[in-house]
Amino acid sequence: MKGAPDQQWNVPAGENSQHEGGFRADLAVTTERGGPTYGEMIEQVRLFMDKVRYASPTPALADEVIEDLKKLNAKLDTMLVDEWTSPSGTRIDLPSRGNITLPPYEIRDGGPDGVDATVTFRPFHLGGNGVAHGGHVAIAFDDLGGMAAALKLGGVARTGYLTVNYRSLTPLQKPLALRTWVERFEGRKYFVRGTLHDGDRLCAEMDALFIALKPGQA
Ligand SMILES: CCCCC/C=C\C/C=C\C/C=C\C/C=C\CCCC(=O)SCCNC(=O)CCNC(=O)[C@H](O)C(C)(C)COP(=O)(O)OP(=O)(O)OC[C@H]1O[C@@H](n2cnc3c(N)ncnc32)[C@H](O)[C@@H]1OP(=O)(O)O
Repeated sequence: MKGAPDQQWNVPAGENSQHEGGFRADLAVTTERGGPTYGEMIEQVRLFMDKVRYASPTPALADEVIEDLKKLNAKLDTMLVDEWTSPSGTRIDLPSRGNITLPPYEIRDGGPDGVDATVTFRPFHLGGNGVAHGGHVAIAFDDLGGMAAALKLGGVARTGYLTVNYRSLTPLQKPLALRTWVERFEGRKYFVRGTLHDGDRLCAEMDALFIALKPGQA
């Protein structure tokens, strides 16, 4: 249950870093890391997770899949980099910046007035009875709420609190409108609201506090 033996998953900013230490506020975004088919690689992983969520393999097939996955993990072990230079999370041309851990979303419009995105929860985001798990809805709000705060303040913020009101069921496999905006701010405190709609139907609302990080703060 680990990567290459000498892999350091998180590399702190050092003397030669272009950053100030702590959280690297000037995180370099890119459209090139991982190459032109990186997005398709991420998509295939998501598809695999969809299938894992719904598959009931025979013991023999489970063993076969384990062997195949070990081979794939060994391939990626030869290419591991730190979080600041990984394509996952910095590829702004891909859904959710290519971040495999997030529900895939696309930004329709974003700026100091807020973020307007389309999010599609995948089959693997299943909670129960065919609809999305509430935790995945909260993750989408957290990331896009953080983005609204970041675009307003021109820096990075961390979540202080985040409340989700689940108003109606959130469907899977359907483009949904997710909007976030800074309602007001006081010093470093950014009060962010959000809504998630399926057409005209309100699925969920967010009320959150994001706190701007000070220079060098983690
Ligand atoms: C983070 C990933 C970013 C990825 C970047 C990628 C690309 C960048 C591009 C754009 C950005 C795009 C998307 C954004 C992505 C992700 C967003 C997700 C963010 C997260 O998912 S992040 C993880 C969860 N998050 C934490 O892990 C925080 C743990 N925590 C702390 O690290 C500290 O807590 C900290 C630093 C927050 C504050 O600490 P501190 O010492 O600097 O400041 P202090 O405590 O003085 O608070 C200042 C004033 O906020 C009030 N205050 C504080 N907390 C409050 C609370 N909970 N309720 C009510 N008021 C609260 C105080 O009462 C005071 O208020 P007042 O000034 O009025 O007295």
